[in-house]
Amino acid sequence: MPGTPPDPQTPSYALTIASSDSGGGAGIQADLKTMTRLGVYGGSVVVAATAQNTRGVEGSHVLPAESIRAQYEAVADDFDIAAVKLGMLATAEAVETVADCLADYDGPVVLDPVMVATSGDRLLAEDAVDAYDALFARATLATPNADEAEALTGVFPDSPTAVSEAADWFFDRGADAVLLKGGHVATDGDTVVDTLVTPTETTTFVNPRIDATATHGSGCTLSSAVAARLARGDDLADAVRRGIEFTRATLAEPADVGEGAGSVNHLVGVGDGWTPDES
Ligand SMILES: Cc1ncc(COP(=O)(O)O)c(N)n1
Repeated sequence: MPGTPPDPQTPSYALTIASSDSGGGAGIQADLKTMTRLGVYGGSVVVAATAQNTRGVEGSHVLPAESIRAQYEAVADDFDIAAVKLGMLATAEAVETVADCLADYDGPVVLDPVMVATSGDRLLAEDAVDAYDALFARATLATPNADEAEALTGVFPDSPTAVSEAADWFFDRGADAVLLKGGHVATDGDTVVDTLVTPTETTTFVNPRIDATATHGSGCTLSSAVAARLARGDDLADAVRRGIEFTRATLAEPADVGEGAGSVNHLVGVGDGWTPDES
């Protein structure tokens, strides 16, 4: 039940299909930490193992399609998957394999179209972008940042008209909703505007901008937080609101780990008794 703390004995189960960030700030590690903080039991299908830290990506090894499929089948055979989050899928073959795996899954899917890391390293092969069409058709929510939205749709979503044009591109491909994130969009005031668009409704989330340099992992955290809250039964707008709140908390108190720009901090509030919003 949304609004009530989860019972640790009977948690909802959410699945991340994404890639490993050896440094722990982004990717599957961020997803599982986020799901845990939001009271959901998280499982994972590893698509690629990146050699990565707070400075950048040093290498990436993509698992064979049969291994991706075997992981998914092992999980789907045993658990009641209440929501799926999709992150870095690396190659066209992996994207197609994941789309195929999800053909029989009819629960919510949050799709973070990860293309380029905060460090500037490319995480998705150029030729994989077209393969994404099969996944957008399965997405309950796509969560592009402004640069990803522009790379996909050709429109930089920095005005209400541009947001609605970019959103239409996702609807044309079968997505149910899109969250156009405003962190990469310069605004006049010190605000960030994230816009949730469905074919019938537009909801804006306006928050003070957090002057953070440690943003590595923020996109993974937001999309997995939304998936976790959907797994717990939130409606989409509530899941997005709570996902943004948790992500903002992890950005506000970055972890002092690594020599690079740093990462969002999934431990935020641990020790102070703070828990992510249950209201
Ligand atoms: C395995 C993996 N998945 C996703 C990201 C994107 O995260 P960010 O853009 O915050 O660096 C990443 N760097 N690594």
